[in-house]
Amino acid sequence: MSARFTSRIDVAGPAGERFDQILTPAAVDFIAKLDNAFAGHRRELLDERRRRREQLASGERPLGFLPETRWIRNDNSWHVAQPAPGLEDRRVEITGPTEKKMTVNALNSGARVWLADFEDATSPTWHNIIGGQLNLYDAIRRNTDFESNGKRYTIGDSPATIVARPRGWHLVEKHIRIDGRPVSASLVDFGLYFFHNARQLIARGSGPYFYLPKLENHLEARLWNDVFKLAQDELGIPRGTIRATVLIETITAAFEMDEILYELREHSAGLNAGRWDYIFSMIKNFADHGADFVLPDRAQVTMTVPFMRAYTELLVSTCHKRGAHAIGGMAAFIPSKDPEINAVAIEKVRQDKEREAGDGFDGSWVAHPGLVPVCGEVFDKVLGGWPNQLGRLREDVSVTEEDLLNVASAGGEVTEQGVRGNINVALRYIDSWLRGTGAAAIFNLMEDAATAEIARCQVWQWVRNGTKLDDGTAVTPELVSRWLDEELASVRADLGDAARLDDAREIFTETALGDKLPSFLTTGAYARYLTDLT
Ligand SMILES: CC(=O)SCCNC(=O)CCNC(=O)[C@H](O)C(C)(C)COP(=O)(O)OP(=O)(O)OC[C@H]1O[C@@H](n2cnc3c(N)ncnc32)[C@H](O)[C@@H]1OP(=O)(O)O
Ligand SMILES: O=CC(=O)O
Ligand SMILES: [Mg+2]
Repeated sequence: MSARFTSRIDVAGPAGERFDQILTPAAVDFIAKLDNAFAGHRRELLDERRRRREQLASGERPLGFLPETRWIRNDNSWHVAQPAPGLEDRRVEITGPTEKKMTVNALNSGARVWLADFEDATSPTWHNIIGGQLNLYDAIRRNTDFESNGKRYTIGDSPATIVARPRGWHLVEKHIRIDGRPVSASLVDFGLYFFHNARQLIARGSGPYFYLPKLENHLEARLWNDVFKLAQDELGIPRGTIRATVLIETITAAFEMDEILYELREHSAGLNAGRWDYIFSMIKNFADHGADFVLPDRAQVTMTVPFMRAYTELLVSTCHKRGAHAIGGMAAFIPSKDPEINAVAIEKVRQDKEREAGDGFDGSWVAHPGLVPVCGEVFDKVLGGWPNQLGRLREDVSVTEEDLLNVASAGGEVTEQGVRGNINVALRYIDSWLRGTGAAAIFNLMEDAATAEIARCQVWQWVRNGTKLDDGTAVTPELVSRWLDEELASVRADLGDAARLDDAREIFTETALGDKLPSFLTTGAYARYLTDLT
């Protein structure tokens, strides 16, 4: 399909069944309006991100809480909006891509909320993006009733509340262009979902709700708030109808939790502890800061290491002071058909959720319908008859800049198994992503864009720092190259010829072994492999 809907905007993605129902002239026009209003500001904020990263890469001391916004932090009088319909009780939230069957499964899973994901769990092929919008469109209208492999898929009587997660500000959608320039993927995902569904959702007693990923500071939250205001005005929907939960998943945003809530306060639905991107952000930003910032094997960076604990404690206390929900993150363990592995996975998830519930979180994420019961049991116990723990103010919490930056507090070690594991998982995940699946079960763990970023970034950091393994061997480019060849051979033997392992290798080499550490593996890989548009 190649259509020119207005004098400025081109939609150049391949045709798909019923895609024209999503890409209507009015919807595309709406995106053009958002782009017209916000593309310039987005660009400026991305330039600012780049400047900040360069400063950090040159060894500048990491930032802290902002002096100029101290008044926001110290003013106890402001609060965010009351929870919106369907978001009062968020004890279990399931996440997942907007694939057709998974859409029904997530809505029927028993979770209170479904995070319908265009981000970490989605490989942003045109088909996934527009097909995903179509699946949401149908699900919201209850037009979903089909059979697949002998199983009937119908949305039940009490489906989860849908919260859509658009792609982050760093990404573009190359198949929609304005004056030849690709449009922000955030505006495309948000705009199409909001344009088609906001009124329907409101009429059904819910609303247009969003998770906002990978924000780096409160000015990026302000940009989202401005987008919301314009979008609501355009459709004649009262301001404050949209609700957004911001993922705190970058170290810079961790210093601005109050400010982010403040910017979005009339639209805010709280904060979420996006632990995997948060770890990625810690590695990425301090990869050049020497041994004190080197993290151990990925498996050792648990939520109980002091710097991670500090982050979640600060998140709960900040949220509850402002009447905002604090939502926990994703345990990577997923159910297995092997009963022994399954029992271990369920127990690990239980422990993770018990920590979060005990710390005051109002609910948490699961990656699989099979984990809804365990998360539900844990939160049921703590919540009793209450829908949330907003009353637990956690005034006992006091977190300093040093606590958040104390990476060395993680302790642990780097091992051959850890390095090889990262290489192997990154290759497998990138292959899956290139083949259109953005979340995958690999060695009994959920892997997605965030965990893959950790894998390749850790390798870069260890090489850059010549980190010593537990047996004294230094991690060098030569060693990693050798292990890359070996891991590649073993993955190839496993996955066969259909796999895109040569491309995966190239992406890994570029993003884990290059001179510079690229900000994201997905940006370059998207441009080169998921679209043939330049
Ligand atoms: C860092 C972060 O951002 S975390 C959030 C982003 N990541 C995610 O959302 C990951 C979501 N989870 C998933 O994608 C999947 O659970 C995976 C890829 C990890 C595992 O998927 P599978 O290997 O297909 O799991 P499995 O075979 O056990 O699935 C059994 C059934 O549950 C369904 N299912 C599994 N996970 C989900 C989910 N998250 N949502 C809805 N349905 C699901 C499957 O579709 C399948 O349904 P079917 O029987 O109707 O065919
Ligand atoms: O988006 C969630 C994360 O952990 O990353
Ligand atoms: Mg994330």
